[in-house]
Amino acid sequence: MNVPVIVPPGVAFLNGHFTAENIITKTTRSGDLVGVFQDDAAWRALPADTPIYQVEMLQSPQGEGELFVGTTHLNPGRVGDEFYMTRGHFHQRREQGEVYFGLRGSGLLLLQSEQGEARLEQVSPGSVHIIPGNTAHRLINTGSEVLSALAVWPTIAGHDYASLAQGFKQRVFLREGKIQAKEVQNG
Ligand SMILES: O=P(O)(O)OC[C@H]1O[C@](O)(CO)[C@@H](O)[C@@H]1O
Repeated sequence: MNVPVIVPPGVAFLNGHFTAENIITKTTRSGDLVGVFQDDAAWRALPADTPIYQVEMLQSPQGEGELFVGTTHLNPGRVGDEFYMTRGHFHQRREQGEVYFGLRGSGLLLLQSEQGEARLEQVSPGSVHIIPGNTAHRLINTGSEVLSALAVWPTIAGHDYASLAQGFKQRVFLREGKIQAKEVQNG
């Protein structure tokens, strides 16, 4: 019996770029991130088409048990003194988790429970982050190069942004030359 040997898609672990046909890409620009950064005047001063992050993903069959694989490339930069970050979300299907692998750059993964308890994990090349179910997640680039993280998550997970309308409980700034995480009441 002849078993076909398939050449699977590839990912370059140095930068998270995929080699495959039909890669899906989505760029999130400053103008898409309404109300995300604390300093509204600094956010308004930034051209709305400034790219903040790009997600590239492999095509996946969708449905129960299927998985997405994608890399988020988060640019370095700040809005005022707050570091660039992804919008962040809970999964619509709350029980579904996700795994992130740091590939390049340096930053933080902000995790927050439904009760509003937040914690930060250091993201660096080779770091592994297990995001449990019921946990909101956001990447923050605290470095000077692109922060790229590979992620695997269930296709059924979905995104819930509405539950974070008040924002996350932690924000990360560059103040007095130092990376500082601050607790905030209303995001
Ligand atoms: O724009 P968001 O919701 O912060 O998410 C960025 C991407 O990060 C992921 O969690 C993993 O790459 C995807 O679910 C999502 O597309």
